[in-house]
Amino acid sequence: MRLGGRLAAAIEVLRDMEQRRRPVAEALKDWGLSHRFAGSGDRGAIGNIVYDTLRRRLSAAWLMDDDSVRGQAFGALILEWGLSPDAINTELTGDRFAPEPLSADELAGVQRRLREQMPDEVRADCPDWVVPHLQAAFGEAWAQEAAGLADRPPLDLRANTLMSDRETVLRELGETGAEPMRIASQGVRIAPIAGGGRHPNVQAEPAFQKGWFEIQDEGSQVAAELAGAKPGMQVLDYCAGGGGKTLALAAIMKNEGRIVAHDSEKQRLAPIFDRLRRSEVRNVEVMARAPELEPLVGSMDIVLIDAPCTGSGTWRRRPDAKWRLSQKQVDQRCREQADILDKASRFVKPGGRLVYITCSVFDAENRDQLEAFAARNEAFKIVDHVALWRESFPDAADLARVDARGGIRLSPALSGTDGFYFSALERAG
Ligand SMILES: C[S@@+](CC[C@H](N)C(=O)[O-])C[C@H]1O[C@@H](n2cnc3c(N)ncnc32)[C@H](O)[C@@H]1O
Repeated sequence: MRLGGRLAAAIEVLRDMEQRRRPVAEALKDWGLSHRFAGSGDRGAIGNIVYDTLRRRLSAAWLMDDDSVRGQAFGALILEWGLSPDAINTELTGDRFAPEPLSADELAGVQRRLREQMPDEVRADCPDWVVPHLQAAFGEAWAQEAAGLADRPPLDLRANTLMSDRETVLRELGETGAEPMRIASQGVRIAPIAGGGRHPNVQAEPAFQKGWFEIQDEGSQVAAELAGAKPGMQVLDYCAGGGGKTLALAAIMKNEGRIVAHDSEKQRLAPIFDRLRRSEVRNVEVMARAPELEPLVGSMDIVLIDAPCTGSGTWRRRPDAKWRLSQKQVDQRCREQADILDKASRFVKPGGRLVYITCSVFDAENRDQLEAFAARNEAFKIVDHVALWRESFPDAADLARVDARGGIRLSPALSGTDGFYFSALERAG
């Protein structure tokens, strides 16, 4: 397929999503099933156009002065693929599978817009109601951070130190352009791919099959490192899900001590068993039922809450979620988070630590939760996050927003990670 056919297919997928209100992954999969002739290069490029359009919906529509799916998709090609409007038209001309090329009026309009400054509300590429949340969280940097959440993400990996090390993983992935990360000590990054290209399928690499590395965003790796787990400790991973943090904690603890992995949803825990085996993690017990945890009350060195949240920090990877989210859902998540903090905190031993993490950038889910929990639980004191950040990552002083009593925030524009929030409290001894 040429660019025109790929663009037409992307527009078809975006229309399907719009009309049937379906998630992007489902719409793309269906398209693939009904167009089996399309090769993997075509599918990759179509997926990129669809994802770029979802990430850059407002700025693309503004550029084209057209908020139809067709306008947005053309706009995304210009903004994200670095193609000039004329170059796109040249590509589409004579391609019978291509959408209608840009008209003379459209070409003139785009050229005019390319000379204008994009307003902040447009380059933020997010729903209107989210803007006050971002302004509260990031102050003057809000539009830059919002635009960062609309960028293509890198592919982040974590070397599994139970079986390998970062140098070895970097050597194994030498041909992919993998580089050491700036913050996470075991992190390896493959930069975002431009245009129609795709990240290499690292899961097909022998090094992945052997368990030498995991796929994990740098923010998630940093949060696991900040938790303060040490070999021999007793740790409860209260919202373990598929086990991303569990595996990172086990490596930090060198397989010594015990990690109890719990999640209220059994099916979320399902992938953890294979992942534990592949990574040679031996100090994890999976406890899916809440009553099983009761004997652990008051006995854990660390209780880690990787809370269910809006995921607003992960919009680079899940751009359709950005447009589906509502204030009602934010409120619902906040209620769940407060409830989980209260329930999980019972397991912290005197002198132990409660860690609260989200992949959201909204204060309501982050520092507001921390402060409210501390206010209703005098036995828990917020740690000095400035000291914690300095001690944990002395070479990354400027790569996070750190507030001594408010927590640590990572974000795409400042830190180069997904949006992440980390905080910790200590229970009086
Ligand atoms: C952000 S995800 C966890 C991701 C996981 N820790 C990782 O690193 O891969 C949040 C998890 O919290 C779980 N959850 C939601 N409500 C819960 C509750 N009341 N108790 C325990 N887990 C809960 C969800 O099922 C979900 O798997």
